[in-house]
Amino acid sequence: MLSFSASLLPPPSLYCDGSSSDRSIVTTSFRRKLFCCCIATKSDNLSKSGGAISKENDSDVLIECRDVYKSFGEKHILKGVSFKIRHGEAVGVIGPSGTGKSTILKIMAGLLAPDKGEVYIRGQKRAGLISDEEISGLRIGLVFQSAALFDSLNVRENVGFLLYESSKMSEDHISELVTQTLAAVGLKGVENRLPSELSGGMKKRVALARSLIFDTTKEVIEPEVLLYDEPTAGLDPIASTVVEDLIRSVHMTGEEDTLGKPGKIASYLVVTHQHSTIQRAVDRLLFLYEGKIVWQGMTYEFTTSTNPIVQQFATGSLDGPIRY
Ligand SMILES: Nc1ncnc2c1ncn2[C@@H]1O[C@H](COP(=O)(O)OP(=O)(O)OP(=O)(O)O)[C@@H](O)[C@H]1O
Repeated sequence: MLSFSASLLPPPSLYCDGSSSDRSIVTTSFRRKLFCCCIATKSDNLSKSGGAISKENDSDVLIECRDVYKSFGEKHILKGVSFKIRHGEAVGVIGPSGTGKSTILKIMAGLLAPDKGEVYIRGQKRAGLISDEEISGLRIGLVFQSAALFDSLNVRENVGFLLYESSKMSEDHISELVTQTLAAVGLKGVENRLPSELSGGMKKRVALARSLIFDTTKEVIEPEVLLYDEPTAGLDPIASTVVEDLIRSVHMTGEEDTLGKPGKIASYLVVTHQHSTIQRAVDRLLFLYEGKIVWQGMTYEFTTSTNPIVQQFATGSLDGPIRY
């Protein structure tokens, strides 16, 4: 069974090159295709040694990419990418520009099909793009780098879009929730503004608010995996900290989030270049380089790794195996 959720709001950028978008772009069928359902919980059990994962079985693996390849014309971007995301994980994807980090997120979200290799959602192979036959048991949301707001809708309508469209909540209730959620991302009094009246950083925070809002009238809040594409790029250091803490706060850790509700995100992946985000928002890192995961480890191992690729990236040195 599929449902559509705010965290994977219609990505006009994906289909319309990020240009002007409109509610009409979001067809019903597209909406139906964007989300799948809920997750059974299991505790995480990461080994602290060398970032290796010590597991007896894979029952808590939510998403697995197995030997994924993707090319765009002559550009061979992904050349056998394999990794697993387990329930409860907060994972960062790092690597030089243009190595395919956003591409792998889109493949995981089911918005782009791999040329070769498989994506498994809770152990079941996904066939091509996300579809109505999608395996139930997991909702995957993608928060786009470009914010991907509807240009013709104001901030309130953008953030509450799905609730206005599909929930039984009253308009007043939605409006109140939108205001609370905007406040949680540090935005006040912008509900009536159009996206064109916001700075780039504000747009990012509106997009984040849209990914965090959920229907409070539902008895069961469906947990999900959120994929964030450079959520702090272009933000000032303090706004970055706000966003990093928000990402942490909605993680399903049993504690209350900034809205005073338990976090509902079972696991998340963050593509980032920012050191603060690496240090503050994630526990484990995947390093993507030349089409493959060349290193993975815990965040605390990143700066002490002896891997020359990681060392060069961590220090920003011009000397090393990474060439521009
Ligand atoms: N739809 C597409 N058509 C053609 N080329 C594409 C497409 N999407 C991505 N690419 C190319 O694939 C490469 C990887 O892009 P991607 O955005 O995944 O990299 P990235 O690692 O996220 O980069 P950055 O860190 O700079 O955001 C780039 O060379 C990009 O131009």
